[in-house]
Amino acid sequence: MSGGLKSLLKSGLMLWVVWLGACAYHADKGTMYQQLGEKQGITGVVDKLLVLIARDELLNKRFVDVDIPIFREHLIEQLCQVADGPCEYTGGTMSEVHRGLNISDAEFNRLVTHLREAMTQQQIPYVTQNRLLSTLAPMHSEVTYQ
Ligand code: HEM
Repeated sequence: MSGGLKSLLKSGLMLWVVWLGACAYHADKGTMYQQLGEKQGITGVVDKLLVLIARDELLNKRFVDVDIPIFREHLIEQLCQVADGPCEYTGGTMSEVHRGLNISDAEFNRLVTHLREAMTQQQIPYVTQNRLLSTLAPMHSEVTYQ
């Protein structure tokens, strides 16, 4: 291999190492609450999620009779609390709130897809998205088929 090509490959590799290092640094910085952009970031995610739900024919009929400002506030509190932020969730338990609704897996998965999309729109790093979603995953059994 020519010396020029070798050094080009070498500097390319160095760039990758620096880039990956920077990614790891940013992903690990702060608590999940901070990575979500604190209260303002979480509010942005929830507002974007509400727009996506409102446009979705599978989900929006569930919310026709729901008091949206209260739902919004409780969802903000809940996400803030599971991210270890300085909030207290004041809504009902997941099984209480979803009881009698018989929510399907398809609906649950759709909502999770929208939540991921809302976080992407809010420019939340992918690693943080996964972190938040993994704290919500165990709620699946309390939300569906109740
Ligand atoms: C991990 C998934 C979910 C989480 C974390 C979640 C969280 C919440 C929260 C925090 C509330 C407000 C509770 C309160 O005001 O006391 C709520 C209410 C509600 N959720 Fe969910 N939810 C999830 C999935 C779903 C799905 C998939 C549906 C249906 C498509 C759904 C439908 C509803 C409805 C209709 C209400 C209002 C109930 C009422 O006010 O009577 N949820 N949810």
